[in-house]
Amino acid sequence: MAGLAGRFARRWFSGLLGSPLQVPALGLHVRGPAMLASQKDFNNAVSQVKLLKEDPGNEVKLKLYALYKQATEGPCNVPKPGMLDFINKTKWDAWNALGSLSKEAARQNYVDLVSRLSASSESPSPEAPAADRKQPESDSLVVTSEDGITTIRLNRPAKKNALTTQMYHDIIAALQAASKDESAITVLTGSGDYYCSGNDLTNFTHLPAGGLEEMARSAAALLRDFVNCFIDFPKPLVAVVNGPAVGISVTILGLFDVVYATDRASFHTPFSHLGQSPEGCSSYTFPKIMGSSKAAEMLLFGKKLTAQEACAQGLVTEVFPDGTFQKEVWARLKAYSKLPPNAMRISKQIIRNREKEKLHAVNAEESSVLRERWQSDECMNAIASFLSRKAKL
Ligand SMILES: CCCCCCCCCCC/C=C/C(=O)SCCNC(=O)CCNC(=O)[C@H](O)C(C)(C)COP(=O)(O)OP(=O)(O)OC[C@H]1O[C@@H](n2cnc3c(N)ncnc32)[C@H](O)[C@@H]1OP(=O)(O)O
Repeated sequence: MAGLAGRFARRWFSGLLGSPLQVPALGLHVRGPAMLASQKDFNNAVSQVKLLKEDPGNEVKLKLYALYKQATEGPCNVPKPGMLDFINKTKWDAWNALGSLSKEAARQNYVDLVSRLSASSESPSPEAPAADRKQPESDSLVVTSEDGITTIRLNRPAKKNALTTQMYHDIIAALQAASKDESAITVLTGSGDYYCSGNDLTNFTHLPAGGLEEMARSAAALLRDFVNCFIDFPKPLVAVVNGPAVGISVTILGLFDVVYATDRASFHTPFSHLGQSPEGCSSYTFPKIMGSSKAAEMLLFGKKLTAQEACAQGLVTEVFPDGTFQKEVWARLKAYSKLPPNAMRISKQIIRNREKEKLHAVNAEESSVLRERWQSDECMNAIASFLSRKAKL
């Protein structure tokens, strides 16, 4: 493995700008999701904005303006307009709010935003009735809908619910369906004694023809799509953490609305041990939730938190005794699911919308960094160690 990594390893951020892929329906050149957009993609998106059939509204136009300025000029570098210069002050605020976001990430976000606007103006998506729900490809994910709650259950208990490549795809599909179904609340939980042991480390052993570099590219694209679904999920999203949680199953908790945990649960993000770096927007959400030094202890040093500690630090909403966990949590969720669904959806959107652009930018950056990490000797050696049973967490 180490030799393999050595052969394919590349410098950080090299090769990010490969050749773009044409999507004729949108008249746009878009890139694979984890690659940062090229100048050409950006120029195309700028032209595409002028062709939008519907006015996207002032809020979106402001976002486009801010991203455009950030992508072309970098962080806001002009004096703040006076109090009475309302329009220019609003534009300045929007640009300034992007802080030190890199030009490349801003360009990518601009392209993504235009692509979403183009897609929604091209194809209105009708509500999908529950009966049309496409079932997951494998038994490793079970999706059910009952009492106003759609439950997505990780169902690989013999492997501690480690996430296979197929499961990432199935979870994306399940979230997309749940966002349009009749249910008021969506729940993610696990079967057996674990909530989830994170990414299945054998995902990295199936090298495609393009070698390690191609594998890292497609893993980063999948990761980015996966996390985007959590960022954009429009309804209340609840994690029912039925046991220990590791890696990506912990990091994405910062994107849930509510996290209930059994007192048997623990929360572990051993990225440095694995030669990897944080994902799931945790590099942004964790410091925000628990403060920068507690977040660093988890994300840099892999400190494992008990359920009580995770609750004290704000990552978990409430901890329940294991003996009554299922009964208490589901009773509570059933009661919540009877609340007016549109009010919950709208409230969630007000809370989330302010953060969405930032979260997408963080996700893009984390995925790009991981793409390089996965090609490093540190990472390959850690995975090889686990697979040869020399290392466990
Ligand atoms: C090309 C496309 C690829 C797409 C991939 C998408 C990429 C997105 C990735 C995003 C980045 C994610 C990062 C992470 O999640 S990092 C965290 C990774 N997880 C781990 O490192 C956990 C490893 N597992 C362990 O340390 C232990 O198994 C654990 C402490 C969890 C439990 O120990 P315990 O002793 O209780 O149980 P066992 O070890 O005996 O486990 C039972 C069987 O389950 C297998 N197992 C468990 N976890 C994993 C795992 N994460 N990956 C693979 N297999 C796992 C374990 O090997 C046992 O199997 P066997 O019974 O066959 O031996």
